[in-house]
Amino acid sequence: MTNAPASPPPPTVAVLGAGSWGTALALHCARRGLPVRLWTRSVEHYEAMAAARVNARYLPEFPFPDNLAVEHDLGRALAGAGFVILAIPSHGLRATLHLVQAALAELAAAAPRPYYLVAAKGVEIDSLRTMADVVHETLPKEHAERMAVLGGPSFAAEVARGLPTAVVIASADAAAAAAIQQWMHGDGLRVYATDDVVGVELGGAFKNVIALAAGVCDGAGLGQNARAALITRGLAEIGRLCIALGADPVTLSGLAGLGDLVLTCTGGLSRNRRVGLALGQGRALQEILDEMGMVAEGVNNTLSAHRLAQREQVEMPITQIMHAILYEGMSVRRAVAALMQRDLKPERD
Ligand SMILES: NC(=O)C1=CN([C@@H]2O[C@H](COP(=O)(O)OP(=O)(O)OC[C@H]3O[C@@H](n4cnc5c(N)ncnc54)[C@H](OP(=O)(O)O)[C@@H]3O)[C@@H](O)[C@H]2O)C=CC1
Ligand SMILES: O=C(CO)COP(=O)(O)O
Repeated sequence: MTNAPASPPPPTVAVLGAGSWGTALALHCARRGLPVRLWTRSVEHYEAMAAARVNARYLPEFPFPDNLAVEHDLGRALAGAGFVILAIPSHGLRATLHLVQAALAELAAAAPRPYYLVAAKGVEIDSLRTMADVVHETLPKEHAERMAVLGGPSFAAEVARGLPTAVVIASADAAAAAAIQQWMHGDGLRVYATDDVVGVELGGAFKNVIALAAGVCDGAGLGQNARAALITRGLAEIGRLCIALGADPVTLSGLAGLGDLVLTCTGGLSRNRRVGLALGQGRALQEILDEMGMVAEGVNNTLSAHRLAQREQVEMPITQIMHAILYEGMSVRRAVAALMQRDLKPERD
C-alpha cells in the first residue's frame, strides 16, 4: 500500500443513501472540494432536501454547500460519476445494486467505470453474504473489482461536523484503495488503507452486536466493570468468528475492530447502544425501533453472527445471549446469570 500509484483526478461523487451516514460522507466529500450528488430513493425526501438544502430528517444541523446536489433519479446520479459511495443499510444494499446495475446498462458503454466504496456495516441475514459479496453478486465483474469497503470508529454527526476521525478503507485493488484514500483524506478525516476486506467488513458488522449488549448492560445498571468485560470478551469472540472467516487478526485490533467496538459500546451517539440501553431498561424492541426511525444494524447482525457462529462452530457466548434476548424473549436477569455461570476456562480460549 505504501507504493500505491498516484491517484486519478478528483471525481464527481455519487452517494447512494441519504440517511445519516450517506449525508455525512456527502458533506465531507463536498468539503474536500468534490462535486457531490446525494441520491435518495424517496421522492418526498428528495423534494424536502432540495427545497430546504439540508437533510432535516437525518442530519438537520448541516446545511448543504453549493457543490452538493440532491438526486432522486439514479441514472442522473451515476452519470459520469467517478466515485460511488454505497450508504444503504445492509438489508437494502442488494436491491439498490440491482437498480444500479440497470442504470449502468442504460448509460453509454464508454462511460468511465467508477470506484465504489461500501459504507454499510452488516451481513445479510438469509444469505449470510457480506456487503462485498453482494457487490460481486450484483454488479458486472469489471465494476465489482473496483470496490473498497469502509470501516472504523466514525459517528456520522461527528464526521459531518468535521471533528477529527480516523477510518480505514479495505480493497483487494490497491489502486482503488489509494485513490479513495487520497480523495477522502483531509478536512478532519484521516484515512488508512488495508487489503483485509473481510476483516474490515466483519469487524464493523459484529461490533454492532456487542454494542447492543453493552447498552443492555448499562441500561440494566450492571456497572462499568461489566461493560469493560463485555467489550474485552466481545472483542475475543468477534475475533474468533472473523478469523474463522478469513480476517487478519491485526485488523481486529485496529480501527475497524477495537476502534469501532470501543466507540459504539461507549458512545452516546451509537444507535445500537441506544437500542440496548432501552432493552436493558425493560422496553420492547419494536417500540424502541419505531421511536428511533433509524437503522440499528445490530438487530439483524445478531441473527447473522449467530447463524455464522453455528455454521463455523465458533463459540460466541455474548452473541448467543444477545440472540436469546432479542429473538427468544430471554430476560436480562437470566442473561446475566447465564453468562456469569458458564464453565470456567482459560482466558486465551
Ligand atoms: N450513522 C453512522 O454513524 C454510521 C453508519 N454506518 C452504516 O451505514 C449504513 C447506513 O446507515 P445510516 O445512514 O446511519 O442509516 P439511517 O437510518 O440514518 O438512514 C438509512 C438510509 O438508507 C435508506 N434505506 C433504508 N432502507 C433502505 C432500503 N431497503 N433500500 C434503499 N435504501 C434504504 C433510508 O431511506 P429512507 O429515508 O427512504 O427510509 C435512509 O436514506 C448502515 O449499515 C450503518 O451501520 C457506518 C458508519 C457510521
Ligand atoms: O458504526 C458506527 C460508528 O462507527 C455507527 O454506529 P451505530 O450504528 O451504532 O450508531
